[in-house]
Amino acid sequence: MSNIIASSIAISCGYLATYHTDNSLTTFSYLKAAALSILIYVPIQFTWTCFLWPLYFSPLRKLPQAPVLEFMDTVPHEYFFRMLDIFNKEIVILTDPKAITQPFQTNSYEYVKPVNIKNILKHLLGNGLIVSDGQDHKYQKKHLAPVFNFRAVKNLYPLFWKKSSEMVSLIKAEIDTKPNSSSAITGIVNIDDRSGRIGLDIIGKAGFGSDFNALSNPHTPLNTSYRDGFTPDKSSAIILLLSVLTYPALIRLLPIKKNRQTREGLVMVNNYLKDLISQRKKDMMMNVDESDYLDKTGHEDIISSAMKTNAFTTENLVDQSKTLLGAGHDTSSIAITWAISLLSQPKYAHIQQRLRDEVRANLPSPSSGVEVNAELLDKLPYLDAVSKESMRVRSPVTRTSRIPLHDAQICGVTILKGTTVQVMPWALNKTKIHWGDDAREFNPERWLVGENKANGGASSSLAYGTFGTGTRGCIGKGFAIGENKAILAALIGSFDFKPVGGKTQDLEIMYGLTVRIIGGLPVEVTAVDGW
Ligand code: HEM
Repeated sequence: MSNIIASSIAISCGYLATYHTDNSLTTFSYLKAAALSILIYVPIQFTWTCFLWPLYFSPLRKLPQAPVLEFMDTVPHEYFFRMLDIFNKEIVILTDPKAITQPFQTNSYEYVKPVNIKNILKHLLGNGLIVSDGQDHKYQKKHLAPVFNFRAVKNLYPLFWKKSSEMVSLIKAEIDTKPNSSSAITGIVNIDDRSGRIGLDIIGKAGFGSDFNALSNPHTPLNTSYRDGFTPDKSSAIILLLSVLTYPALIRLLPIKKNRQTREGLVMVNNYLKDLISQRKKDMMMNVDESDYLDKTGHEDIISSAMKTNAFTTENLVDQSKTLLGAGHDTSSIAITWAISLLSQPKYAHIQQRLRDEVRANLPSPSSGVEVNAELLDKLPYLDAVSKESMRVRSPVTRTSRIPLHDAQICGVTILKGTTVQVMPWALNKTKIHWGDDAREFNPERWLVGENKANGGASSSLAYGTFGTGTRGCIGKGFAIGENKAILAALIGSFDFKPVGGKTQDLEIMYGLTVRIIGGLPVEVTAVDGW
């Protein structure tokens, strides 16, 4: 509505001013009037959106308000509070399970993702599960959910272990610069780089049956283009901010190196996936009589299983593959980086040691070549607790946003159509009200003892926002947990991790759609013998 009023005022003023100054109305006068209207519209709309609406007119202005996340624990509130984001954009932060239920579970299809975020993601990932809405999303989820079922995910565990073992031997070779020396083998490794590479290999192989070989060969054109184009860096944060505030299509045109890299990465990945999927589809059609074609050919990946349902076109399978890459690569890799950043801190050395003891007592060493399956990996309680706890205190995803399509009621408060409501896992997972006084501490024990240990001590599972919830919650949650546990077990069983120089460094953090450490995470790695 404000747009219509502001444009009406601007157009009237623009045309009246032109009418009074120009004696005869020519094409030039009309162009001048249009330009004047735009010049008048921008400040009116800006003043209304950034000042008048949030400060004087919004019905939500009386809600408790917090300028930064730290205030989640200190501002008294019930269910939610209001935050004024950049340019005073009003955001309702949901902090209570009752409030989260409505937009994310009960009425989830009455809410959509913010249009600019959706446009950014659509450009990168196509119209896959993350981007689609309404009936389209229902259809996609219905046909993809069985592909991610319990059994299918458990079957992927040996792959997770195989790749983790490869990562261990690469790191060993890298730090072993003095093979004949009797002293412990130690070196400095940027774990963020290695976790990015294993993340890509695992999602490529499990997602669409194609090994990127990023661990062993990071410099192939496909790996370089993908990682340069899609791994967020400082300029991605600025591009994201400008895109959210203005028009993503316009920002993509800016002559910035990251824009060029993303364009190149996108072309490379699109062509690669199109060829891969078309070829596999053609092959399948030619063997149409063989109902067990996928089993016979050994294609057990997610996209091949989705292909088997006949529910998706080739184009949509390409989009789903890009979605798996986008959703499953960065998040999983960041989770490993953050887990190592926590475990390597001297104050958590006892947690690292206890985890190592459990892993070594129950699993074969990666160098033995013995397969590790779900049955083996899932029976280690401390590993499970460390994995959940690291993804609680360092949730890879910062925020999940929704916008109601119509005026909505959440816990008795009217949320006007178009208002952004958000769950911020990065903060929600650490609120004292849900997690107790040690909410910000890394304490895996909370998942092992106490009445609500299944929820890490929280009274509701919704206090753990890491994987979202409801119809649009993470379809890859089981996959991500299995992958996380396999990599952590192989790494911690094999190496001791310490901060470089022995002292925990201050980290420079970048908050985009995910939370990354700028410059990665160099750590001191020492091979631990005897496994
Ligand atoms: C630690 C790793 C991961 C984290 C923290 C994570 C987190 C999330 C979150 C918070 C959402 C919900 C977003 C929203 O509500 O707007 C989500 C959705 C999604 N995730 Fe994950 N994810 C992870 C790994 C994965 C993996 C490995 C895959 C695929 C193999 C995956 C595929 C997806 C997809 C397709 C969606 C969209 C679901 C829908 O809209 O129906 N994720 N993820």
